[in-house]
This record gives sequence, C-alpha cells and structure tokens, in this order.
Amino acid sequence: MMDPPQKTQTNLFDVYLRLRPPQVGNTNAEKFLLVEEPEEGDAPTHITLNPPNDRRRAIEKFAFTRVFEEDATQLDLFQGTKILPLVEGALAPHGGDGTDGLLATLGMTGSGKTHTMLGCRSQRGLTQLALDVVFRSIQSNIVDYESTPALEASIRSSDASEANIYPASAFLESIFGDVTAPSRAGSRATTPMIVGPSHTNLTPKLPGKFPASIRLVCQEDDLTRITVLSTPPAQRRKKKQNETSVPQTPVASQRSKLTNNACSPEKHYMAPTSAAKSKILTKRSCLKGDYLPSATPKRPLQRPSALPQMPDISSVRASCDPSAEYAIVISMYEVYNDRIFDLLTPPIKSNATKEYRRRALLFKCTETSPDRKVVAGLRKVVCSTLHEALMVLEAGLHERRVAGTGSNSVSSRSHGFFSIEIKKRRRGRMNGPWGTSTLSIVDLAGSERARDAKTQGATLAEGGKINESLMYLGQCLQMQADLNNNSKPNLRLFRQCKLTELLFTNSFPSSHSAAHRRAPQKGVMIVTADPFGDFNATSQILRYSALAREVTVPRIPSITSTILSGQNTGHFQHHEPSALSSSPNFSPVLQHRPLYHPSGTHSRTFSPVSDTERGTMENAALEIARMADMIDQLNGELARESEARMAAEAHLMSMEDRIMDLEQEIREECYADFEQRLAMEMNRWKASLSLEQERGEAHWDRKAEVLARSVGVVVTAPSDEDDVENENKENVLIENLEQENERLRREVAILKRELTSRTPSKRAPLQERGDLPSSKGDVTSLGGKMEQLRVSNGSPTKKVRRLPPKKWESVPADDDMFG
Ligand SMILES: Nc1ncnc2c1ncn2[C@@H]1O[C@H](COP(=O)(O)OP(=O)(O)OP(=O)(O)O)[C@@H](O)[C@H]1O
Repeated sequence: MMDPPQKTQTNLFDVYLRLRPPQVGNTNAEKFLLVEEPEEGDAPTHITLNPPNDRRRAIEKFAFTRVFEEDATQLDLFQGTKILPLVEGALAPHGGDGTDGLLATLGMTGSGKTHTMLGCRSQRGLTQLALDVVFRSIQSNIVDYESTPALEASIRSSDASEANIYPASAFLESIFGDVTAPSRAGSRATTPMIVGPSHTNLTPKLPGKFPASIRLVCQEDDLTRITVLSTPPAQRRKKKQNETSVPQTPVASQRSKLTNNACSPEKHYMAPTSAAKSKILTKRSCLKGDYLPSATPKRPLQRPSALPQMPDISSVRASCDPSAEYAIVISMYEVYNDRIFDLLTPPIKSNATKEYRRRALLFKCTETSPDRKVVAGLRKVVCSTLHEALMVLEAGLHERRVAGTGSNSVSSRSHGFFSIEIKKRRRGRMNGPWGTSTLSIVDLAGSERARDAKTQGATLAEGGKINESLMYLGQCLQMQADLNNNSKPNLRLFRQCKLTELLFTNSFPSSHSAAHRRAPQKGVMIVTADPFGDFNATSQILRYSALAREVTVPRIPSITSTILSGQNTGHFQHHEPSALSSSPNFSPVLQHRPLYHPSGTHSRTFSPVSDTERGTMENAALEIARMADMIDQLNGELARESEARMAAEAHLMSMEDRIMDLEQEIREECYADFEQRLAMEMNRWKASLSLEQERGEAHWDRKAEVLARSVGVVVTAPSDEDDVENENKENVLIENLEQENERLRREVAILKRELTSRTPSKRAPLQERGDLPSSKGDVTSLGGKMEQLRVSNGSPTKKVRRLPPKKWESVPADDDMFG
C-alpha cells in the first residue's frame, strides 16, 4: 500500500477530499472512484481511480490528508478539517500577531463546493460555522463598536487597504432597507431564505419618508451621509439587543423553528426566494445564450427572516488572547474574468451610459502596506455580533455572479472570497494600533466542460476563463512537490492570474520587511468530487491537488505477441479486469493486464498459419498499433487545442469587456471634464456680469453726482456707514430743491413779464415787494436749509462744502438785479 501523505513544513495546504452523494437520476452511472479501506481506527486517506470503459488506461491512486465519504456531514467536515486551528492561529491566543488562514474548495462544477462552504436551506456551511466559532471564542473580548466612538477612527487608521469602513448597522440598513437599490439578477444567496407571508412584515420599518440608500449615494461614498440616513442610535441599540438573541440554544432554536413553521405555511417555506427566482430567470436566459447584463433593474433585498442553526457547535471554542481586545471586520469580493469586484459595494450608475456597473479593484501594495499586496478600495463592515456578520454575508452573496448551466442549476461564475479580518490590540489601549490577521474563505468556481455544461455566449466565455484560472491554480499546486524538494518557489507562477495571486502571494514570507516578518498563511483545501461524475475532469483535478499520486500502468500485450503467444500455446486466458483492480492483493507496482477478449469465452484454439500470412498479420498489427497511437496523440492534441481555443475566446471576451470599461471610463472622464469646464465658464460669466453691474451702478452714481452738482450740492462719496435712510432723505431734498428751483424760475419769468408790461415809475425793486422772496435771500435761505439738514443728519462722514459764491450771489445787496 502507498505510504500515508507526509505533512511537510513547505506544504501550502492540507488537502482534504470530500465525495458528494450521487445526484438524483445518476444512479446508473459507473462509480470510478473507490475509497481505500483505512487501517483499524484510522480515517481514510487514499482513493483509487478506475477508468470506466477503457481498460488500457492507467489506474491511479491518490493520497489526501483525509477523505470524507459520501455520507459525511457538514459537522464532520468542520471537525475533521483543520478549521479550528486555523481560527486559533488567527486569534493568536499566546500574544503577538496572528497567522493568516485560507480555507478554499476546489472541484468540478456541481461537485458540492458551495454546499460545503455555504451550506443549504437546513444546514450551515463551513463559512457560517467558522464565523460562529470566531464570535463565540472572543465574545468576552470583543469591543462594542456602538459604545466606543474612537473605535472607528482607530480601525480606519490601522487599515492598509484604502478601504471604506462602515459599522454593520448602517451598512445593513442601507442594503436591506432600500427598495430602490439595483441588484444583479444572477446572484447567489447562501442559505435560501424562508419566505414568510406578506403580513409577516419582513421589510423593516425605516425612519423618514423614504430611506435613502448608499446604493444611490455611493458615488460620494460618504460615511457621514450614510450614518445620517440610517436609524437613530437609540433605535439601533434596541435592534441590536434583539439581534443578540441569535445564535440560539438548541432548545430555543427548536422552539423558534416551531414558531416559524406555525406562522409560515409550508408553501411559503418552499416558495422560491427573490434570489432563487432571479436565478431561475438567469438560468433560462443563459441557456438561451443571452448576454446577462451586470446589473438589472432595481429590486429590493429582503432581510432573511431566519437562517439555519444546524449543525450546532455551541460547545466549540477556540482559545483567544485574554489580554487582548478584538474587532471583526468583514469584506467580500469576487474574481470574475480575472478581475476583482467588491461584493459589498453596489454598482454605480454611469453618468454617461446610464448603466449600473462595478469598478474593478486592484491587488497591490499600498502606501501603508509596502511589503504586502492587498485588495485596495474595498468596502469593509465592522460586525459586533454573529448575526450582523451573517447578514453581511447574505448581502454579499446576493451580488455574486451565478448562472444555470447544464451541469449545475446554480453554478458560481466567479471565485468568491469572504474575508474575516480579526483585529487585535492590547486591552485598555484606547487609541492603540490594531494588528490584523485574515481568515479568507474561498468558494472557487468549478471547472466545466462546455459540452456538458451546454453553455453559450457569455457563460461559455466565463467557463473558459474559469478553466484557465484553475489551470494556473493546478500548476501552482503541483509546485508543492518542488517546494518539498527544498527548491525555491517560482513566484512567477503565482502571478499568472488574479486568482493565484490572491491565493498564494501571502503564502511566503515577504522579502521586503526583514524587520517584521509575518508567518506565511496556513491553508486548508477541500477538494470536492463526484464519484459518478466526469472521469476525465475529476482525475485531472485530483492529479494536481492530491498530496501524493501513484500510477499503475496496465501492460496491454500487442496483438502480434498475443497471436504469437496464442500460436505458441494454442490458447490464452481471459481475466476480468475488475477482479484485478478490486483484488486485495492489488499492488501499486506495474501490473500486467492480459488482453480482454470481447467474445467472453475463456479459451480459444488457433490453427497454425503460414509464414506469409504470419508476416502480413504482423505488419497489419504493427500498422494498427501505430494508427492507434496516432489517434491517441491526435485526440490529445485536439483536447489541448479546444482548451486553448476556449481560453482564447475567454480572453477575447474579457478584452472586449475591458475595452468597454475603458471606453466608459473615458466617456465618464470627458463628461466630468466637460462639467468642470462648464462650471468654470459659468463662474467666469457670473463674475463679468457682476462687474458690469458694478460699472453700471458707478455710472449712475456719477450721473446722480452731476445732477446734484447742477442743483448746487456736492455730495462726497458715501462711506460704508451711510445708511439707506440718509440717501433717501438726500434724494427727497434734491427733488424738493429741483421743484423749488423750477417754481422760482417760473415766478421770475412771470415777474419779468409783469415788469416789462408796467410803466417805469411803477417798477419798484423786487425786495420791496413783501409777497415775493428775493432771489438772493431765497438762495441763501435754501443754502441754510441744506446746511441744517446736513448737520441734523449727524453723519460724521458726510461733509457739506460751502461753494464759492455764484454769480448772482456776488451782486451787491442793494443792487437791484432788474434795476
Ligand atoms: N454533500 C452534499 N450533500 C448534499 N447535497 C449536495 C452535496 N454536495 C452537493 N450537493 C448538491 O448538489 C448541487 C450542486 O452543488 P454546488 O452548487 O455546491 O456545486 P458547486 O461545486 O458549487 O458547483 P459550481 O462550481 O457550478 O458552483 C446543490 O444542489 C447541492 O445542494
């Protein structure tokens, strides 16, 4: 028997194999994967692959850290894989920095990756169980986000990924409380939700007339705005108190199940959720080969009314550091067509094209993280309870791309990353920095054969891209063997695509920071396989993921030698190959397998042949063997070429996609530029308009001054302190003066006419006439009046200049102007 797999220091992953139960309607298929009996008391670790219907192919044997058979439960997986040590490593119970952990699933489409990671309607997956154990383990050391105002700033300052950090309450209200938010049709909800009757009030009552949403204001991405739009703190606290009732004890959970069943009739429980309906729609459209837009018309997200509680792990806890306080920050993203998209940031409506689109994010070194690459610009949510974290998970899964294919009705079309950041600092250091270790849970998209998946158009191209990234992943995993030989890792291999970069970049100690070396991440890989599924695809995955492999090559005697041996002996024996493979004496050393005879008879006698016939038969046999080899070669080449064509098609599609994005970005930039210029021109126009107005006013002021001068009054430029009342008074005075002046002119004219019509003896000096004011006295009294008025104004800034005497004033008093 093959040696058990040795755990070495350099292994990137512990690799587990999980076999899925047979699919409904697939019971007649031949089982090609057999689990080897372990030694007494041990868990199985080896499997044998028997190629179905092809007796010439090698029998392969693979070794894993452990094999989980078809009847293994979610709890078996949780307990049997090293998830607890992974969580403990991240919590760093003995002080210092934690170790990053990576838990990933790999397998053919439909082999049960998502089932393992995210569970189903009644069972939780490893993601929910990992979250549960994290929150359970730190429950007395977790900081309360709501009651620690400085927490937000300290978490933000310790984040090296240029992230937008939100409190869970604000984030969840914006996602689940918004009925206008856009959402993608092809989304995947983890745990299909229980849909209650309409009166069960699933949609939360939100404050205000209509809840504005971060989905609509996300262009600004402004936390303060979101906080303003969300529920008041008192209401939030009350809601949180209710939420802390989850998780329940088994008894309580049982009771709540009963209550749920009582209020939600069976048909509601089984009714498809909004996510499921959209999946069905997507499935239909994808099978027709339609192009699936990245964002569909607006659709509200319903809060799940209940989440599965089983399996129960209330007794499981990982140790944590008692002298530390912890905060949990959740983020989610997907790798789709080799680009990274945030699952918690809703798509943004483009100003130019009016379409909802997501911006691809970069995996890069940032200013505050020069030695470690991080996904920059993610939206991260600080969660204080398990319930909050589960709801964030639900929200993210609604955005994940899925489609119905011929192989899986809800097939993941992207590699999904769920990231739990465990922030840790010494207790009581209010403004102290946070250390971070990350637990990444990855649900990879499954490899698929276009023929079986029956994909077309965009879904076909997605498949090509998925296969391409998994091929690179396979190459990286195969490198584990090289690492065991103590050779240096070929880091270039990891940079072939985004997926391998994300999975492996932090698996090796950073070469930059010699001072502060982080321990390389620990990895757990769960390979899922269907023992009744596609032999070729499954064997390919097992070949690159298994920890050890052994091949037994059956030797097929050539026709010639068979004939010859037949001639020599006169007959040959037929053995059932299955009897050989299942024999307990089966040894991994090279086996000789006698030719299978199709007639089914156990022996046959041949008559002697002539030398010529013998020569012809030998030649024919050689030719047949050569042609069979050629056919094999050509088949291999054809398969490679088909894969390459699919990869090229996928590449083309993604390039087209990229060009579209680029075009859109340019459009948006042009639009923004145009808006900016327009605003500048508007400002310039407004400035020149106000200048023009000022000029006009100054012009009218000058005119008024000239007018005032014409009536004998010079008004100095009004100072800032002059009030409007004074100006009004002045205007009234000027008007009065003008009127009076006019009246006097008229009277003078009348008098002149009177005088000329009188006899000279009657012409008395004007001042002697008591009924008429003398013109000099009149002017003098007017000047006096003006002066009085100015003085009574009391304005210190206004000065009345006494004008030099005018011509008519310089006339001697006794001179009669008319005399
Ligand atoms: N161990 C299991 N027990 C019960 N049902 C299972 C198991 N594994 C898978 N299934 C069922 O098989 C179907 C396909 O599984 P799943 O969606 O998890 O496949 P997948 O590997 O994630 O596929 P893809 O890569 O296309 O997303 C689901 O309906 C799931 O419930």
